[in-house]
Amino acid sequence: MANEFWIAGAGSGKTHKIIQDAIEVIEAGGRVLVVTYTTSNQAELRSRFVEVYGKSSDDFVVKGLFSFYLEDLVRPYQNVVFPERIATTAFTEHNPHLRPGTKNWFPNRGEKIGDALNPLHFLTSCKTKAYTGLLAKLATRIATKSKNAPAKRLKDIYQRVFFDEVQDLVGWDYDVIKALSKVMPDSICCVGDFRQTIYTTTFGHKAPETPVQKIECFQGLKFEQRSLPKNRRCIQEICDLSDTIHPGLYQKTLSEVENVPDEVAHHYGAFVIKPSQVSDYLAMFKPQVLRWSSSMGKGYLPPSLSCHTFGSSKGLGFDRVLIVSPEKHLKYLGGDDKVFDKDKTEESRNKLYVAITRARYSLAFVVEDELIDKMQLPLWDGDPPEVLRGAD
Ligand SMILES: Nc1ncnc2c1ncn2[C@@H]1O[C@H](COP(=O)(O)OP(=O)(O)OP(=O)(O)O)[C@@H](O)[C@H]1O
Repeated sequence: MANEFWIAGAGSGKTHKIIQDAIEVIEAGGRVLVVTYTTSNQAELRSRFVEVYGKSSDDFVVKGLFSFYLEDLVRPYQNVVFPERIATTAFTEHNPHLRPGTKNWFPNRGEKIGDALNPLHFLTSCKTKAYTGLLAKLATRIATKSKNAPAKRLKDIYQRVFFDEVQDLVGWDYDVIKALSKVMPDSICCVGDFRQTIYTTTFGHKAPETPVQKIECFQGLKFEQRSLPKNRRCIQEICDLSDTIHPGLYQKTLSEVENVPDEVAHHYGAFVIKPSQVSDYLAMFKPQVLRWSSSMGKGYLPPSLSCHTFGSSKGLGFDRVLIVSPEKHLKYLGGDDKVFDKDKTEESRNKLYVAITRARYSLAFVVEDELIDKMQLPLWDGDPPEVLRGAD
């Protein structure tokens, strides 16, 4: 079996596949590593594993991308480049070598000093913390200087390595995958969905950056491309709404969910509600609230309510979802298909897709009164369903 690259839509069973494959490897006496970017997805993978396997296992190892780079690819062989132990990472959203707001570099931050690597390029001034945005580059340099020793070590420890949310990887991350795949030609599985690209692991513009470049990269590395054709989480009505977010780019999503369970059948589909209806809606249906940012919805959401941001909801699924979106998203849903045209990245569009596809059976958007008439989704009628009236 060659290395694999699974690219499939939301709810299609990518996590399910990782868990099933992992259990197969573990039951045959092997060990599995799953690398993923977000902490919420790390927690989801661990809990889904326990749900299916019945218990946790030391042979099912889940790591964040930067911990993986540091612990498995950098630290074990770091002495080929830097003698002092790299203790931890320093998170870098932007290039740490540029003077803020300019394109000018601080002095002495170039990659090399003569033939040697410059610690100040990869590490903070104390030389014990590695910049996260340059960890993949450092791992690549260490792989070259150590004759790919980290990949060989990894192969000895793990029979199968999964990279989940592979859409978020860019640039040097792919050099890492290239180095690993030279030593592990049949035990790497990369899984992702380009419609859910909402993060990027580093700054800069090193290729591959676009979905097309990334697919070409996997093809160049001879990964076998696979897909999962159906959505197994969301009912068809929610799949149809999710399909409107990237018009013309993907095939129609078909739902594999045939029945709405009795306990939620009194309310399903996609709706809009007014801010004044939020408290009744929360009381009646107990949806999981997803909001663009943690500062949104404060005027009508109870302060103690546990909410996810769109970003932290990635990888998760809920029977019912209530979405607090920025006006831009609501305008899009109201038929203004130009709202994303000037965006420099796909983040906003993709976050809307992620939020919609978390819902299994019902979702509702909170829409301010002045926009509500423009919405194409039905306004929730506010009536308690029969089944809930009976419970009063
Ligand atoms: N082969 C399968 N058989 C039965 N149930 C499945 C199968 N694949 C997925 N499911 C169920 O469908 C739902 C969605 O699957 P999963 O979470 O694995 O999708 P995903 O592709 O990882 O989603 P996302 O990218 O949106 O996070 C889950 O409830 C899962 O248990």
